[in-house]
Order: sequence, then C-alpha cells, then structure tokens
Amino acid sequence: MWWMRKLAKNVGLARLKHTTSSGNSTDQSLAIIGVPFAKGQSKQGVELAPDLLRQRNLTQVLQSVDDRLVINDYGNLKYSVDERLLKQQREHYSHIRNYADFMACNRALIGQVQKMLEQNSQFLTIGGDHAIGFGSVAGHLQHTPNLSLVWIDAHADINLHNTSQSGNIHGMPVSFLLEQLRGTWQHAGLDEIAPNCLPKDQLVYIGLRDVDPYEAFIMNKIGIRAYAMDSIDRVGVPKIIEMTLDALNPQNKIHVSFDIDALDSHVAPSTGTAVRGGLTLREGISIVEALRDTKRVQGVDLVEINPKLGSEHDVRTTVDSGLEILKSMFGYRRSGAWSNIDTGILG
Ligand SMILES: NC(=[NH2+])NCCC[C@H](N)C(=O)O
Ligand SMILES: [Mn+2]
Ligand SMILES: [Mn+2]
Repeated sequence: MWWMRKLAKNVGLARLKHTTSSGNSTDQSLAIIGVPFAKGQSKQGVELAPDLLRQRNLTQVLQSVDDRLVINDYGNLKYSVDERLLKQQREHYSHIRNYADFMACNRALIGQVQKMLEQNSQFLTIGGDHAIGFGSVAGHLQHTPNLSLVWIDAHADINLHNTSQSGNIHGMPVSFLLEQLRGTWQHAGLDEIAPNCLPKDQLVYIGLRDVDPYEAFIMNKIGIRAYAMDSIDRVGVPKIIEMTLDALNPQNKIHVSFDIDALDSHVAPSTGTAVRGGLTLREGISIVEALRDTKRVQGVDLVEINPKLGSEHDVRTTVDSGLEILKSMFGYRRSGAWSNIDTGILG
C-alpha cells in the first residue's frame, strides 16, 4: 500500500513490516483452479464464472487481503471423455444426465488438486456447478486422508443415482464422497480413481433449506450432522460454528465447499437453484471467518455463480458477495489488520 510506505518514509521508520496480514507463517501459497463445468445441471452460464471472477480481479483482491500469500493461478481445467466412461454411462447411468462428462471432469480434477497440494499449502476451486465438489474434495482426500468437510449450501447434494428427481448430478456429489454411500455407485470405479473417502462424522452441512425427501431420509438414516436454516434461526451463527468445530476432528485439515446459493437470493440472485430465506452476507462471512481462524482450512470451493441469470446488477451483486466470502476465507478481518505492524510509531 503506497501510502503506508510513504508514511514510513516520511516518519523515518526503520522498517514497516507487513501492513495487512493474517498469519505468521512465511511460505503460504494458494493455488487456484477454474473448473468451467456446467453439465451437472441444465442451465448454461455457470461455466463463465471462473473467468468472470478473474476479470473482477480475484487474485488482486486476495493479494490485498494478505500481501505475503503467494497466489498461483493454474487456469481452467480441461478433460476428455473416454470410451470406458461412455460405456459405464450407457450400461448403468443413462437415467442421469451427463455421467461420462461428470466423471471425466472430476477424474481430471482429482489429479489436479493433488498436484496443486504438492506445490502449494492451500487451494481454491472455482466452479462451475457443484458437481465438481466431488473431484475437489476427492482430490483433497487423496492428498490428505484425514479431512473434514463443511458443505455450506441451501441443498444437501446427497442424492443417489436412483433417488434424484431431477437427474442433475450437481445434486449428487456428496454421495460419491461418503464412505457410507459410495457403494451405491458400484459401477463407477471409485476405488480406483479415489480410494480415500470421507467418514460421515467428518461432514457438517450449514445453510440447508431445500432438501429432497429421499435426501432427508438418507441423512437421517446414516446420521449426518446438518445445521439447516431453522437451527441457525434458533441458536444463531456463533453456536452453529461452535457445534460444527466441536464435531470435527481438531487434528484434521478442513475443506469448505461453498455453494453461492447458501446465501440469500437478495445477495446472490444469479444462481441456478436460488432459494429464498438463506444466509445473510454477514452470516456467511462470520461462518467462513470462524473456519479460517482454525488455521486448518486447506481447500475451498466456490460454485454455482451463473452470470447468465438475472440482470447485470444481479450478476454484480452475486460476484461481489462471492468475492467478500473469499476475502474472509483467506484472511480479511473486518476489525482491521494490525497485528503485524511493528513500526515503533508510538515510541
Ligand atoms: N448444487 C446445487 N445447487 N444443487 C441443487 C440440487 C437440487 C435438487 N436437490 C436436485 O437434486 O436436483
Ligand atoms: Mn450445492
Ligand atoms: Mn445449492
């Protein structure tokens, strides 16, 4: 920040350390991968979000939050569908939409996430629709088997291929990840592409308000911790955060999968399956701040921003909200940043 440097110079300060920083570690690096995947649902437009966020200066925005963070943008993910996946689709999964594309994209993403974590301390996956939550979390699990997952969403996205009413695979990624549900995808070869999976007690949902009957049945049956909007109303965000962190293994790294539709449609209108009565932006920020403050967040997804839905103003509002969430996720403090300033300015 030029004015701080100028101030430092004018007052003759010996050294002006970091002006805005969140952590004390020196080698923090964040990998970013865009996944322009839109075949998990039927509306065109979500594939434009990664490049739109870049146009809105995603890297610079995150850099301004933490000037020591090294940010590596790996561009947008590419994938190709092979005959084997087409065969799986034909023989077992033709009743859901775009299975082969889903698997091809997520297979590529699983490899990409592992590579990024070998080279960086954290990663951010930008969707695309939430179907890519599978590859992002599965890749994370292959690198870091002891992982906890916080899924912030209006929806549970835990449908099985034979319970989904829409056939949209963005409503199913969690069932590919959970130890207790993977067996329902027995023709998908999951043991090969993603042997490590998530035990149900390391998953917490926050923000639910549109859960399909079969999803509720499944969640209830296997006992999944879910803080839907009604619990948030009853006990408030601080208590929800406390219960979430109590539930998760304190030794584990954390993956935060943030579906923009978790936020209320006033602050995030440009999304394919908007549901009213959601989190305020402040509640969303509070939640990600608390998660960030654990210093255990290693992977983050931001999905379902659709720049083709709504007015220009709607799109701006939605992207702005997404950027605020990411800022807080990666270190922004609403109270200001001061802890690393050591100038001797007050003598
Ligand atoms: N990632 C999302 N926005 N998912 C919405 C899913 C909606 C519905 N439960 C379905 O399975 O089709
Ligand atoms: Mn979702
Ligand atoms: Mn959703």
